[in-house]
Amino acid sequence: MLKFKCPFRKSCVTEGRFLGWWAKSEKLTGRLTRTKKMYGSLPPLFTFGVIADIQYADIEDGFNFKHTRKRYYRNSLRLLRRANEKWKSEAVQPRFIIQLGDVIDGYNKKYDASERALETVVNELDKSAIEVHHVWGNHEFYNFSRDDLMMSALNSKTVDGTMAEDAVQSCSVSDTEESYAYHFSPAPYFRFVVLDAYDLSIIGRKEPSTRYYEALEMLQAHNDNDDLNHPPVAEGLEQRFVKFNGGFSQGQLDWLDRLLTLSDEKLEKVVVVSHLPVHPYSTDPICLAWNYDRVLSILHSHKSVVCFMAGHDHDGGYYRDASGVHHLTFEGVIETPPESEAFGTVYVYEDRMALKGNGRVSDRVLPYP
Ligand SMILES: Nc1ncnc2c1ncn2[C@@H]1O[C@H](COP(=O)(O)OP(=O)(O)O)[C@@H](O)[C@H]1O
Repeated sequence: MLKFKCPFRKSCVTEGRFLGWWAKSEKLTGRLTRTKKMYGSLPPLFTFGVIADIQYADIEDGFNFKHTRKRYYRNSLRLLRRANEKWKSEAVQPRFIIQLGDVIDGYNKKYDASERALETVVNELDKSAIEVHHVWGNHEFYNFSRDDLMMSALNSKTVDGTMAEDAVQSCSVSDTEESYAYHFSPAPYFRFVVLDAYDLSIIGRKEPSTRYYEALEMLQAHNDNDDLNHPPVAEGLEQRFVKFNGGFSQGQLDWLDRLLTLSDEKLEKVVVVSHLPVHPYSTDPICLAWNYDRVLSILHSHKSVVCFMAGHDHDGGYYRDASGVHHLTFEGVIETPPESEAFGTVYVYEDRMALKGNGRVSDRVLPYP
């Protein structure tokens, strides 16, 4: 009988026992290889789900304004269900989901169905019991007033105890004109910032507020059409000056700057989200935030920023800018055919994030700047 010298024990072992150990270590290697294939290397620190522009309404399919894209109003609920089931079934469930805005369509208002439609999508999301962070888009304001939204299930604003500094807890500039902007830290060294892209807009603000008049002045300085949803030019960046877009108030921009300064000091990695994209190469310019350039210059002055995620442009987009910030615009569920999908899961590692896309959403590796 063959005898082998075991490196860990003083005694000699038989061939059979040696083969047993070898087989066990092969099994372990196999498991590690499978894990490596699934995640790229080690398991992620945490994951999160992303979905954009669900725009659910219990109505027949229709088209976008230009009649170039079909909109699947009822099917969007089915696609949300499938995304949620996928997230729910994962061995390690996402720590949270980011819903990038326009969760129900403006048509609901016309049929007096806003409350019912919202209840339907919220019930669907609740089935997974995963925490959801809601971003507000233009369709939120077609259906509800800002005050109603603040009291609704779409208000996921939290006060983060890990950054107790008063100046950045949440973005409250004045009692009457509060912004829906906040931040949270799902894991040490990671922070997520939810921005309010309709803080300065004529749909997200009401007369006679200061912000409403400020927004109207900004819009009319660039767009002299009677119908302010009609863009002032046929191409180029000026197209963004339409009523269905908006921007960020000075108060919100200052708050973002202060928050990112603290994140830099704490060596955090930061993801910023908003309904409207802020980089011209990550979207059709008609979907850009009015003062996108102000946000970009703040993002670029802080080393903590990893990526900016947005919705609104249903065709989606991606661009990594010169500062290394990734700009991801997610494809909209509403214009996704029934046989496809539009959602993603982001795997967060020490050195990068990796987006696993489904259907129209592509896979992407997002190394930290
Ligand atoms: N080129 C345009 N001219 C005039 N109105 C427009 C134009 N594009 C969009 N709109 C109007 O602006 C609003 C928002 O447009 P829509 O495409 O529905 O936005 P979303 O992509 O957020 O659903 C709608 O009321 C739509 O009719």
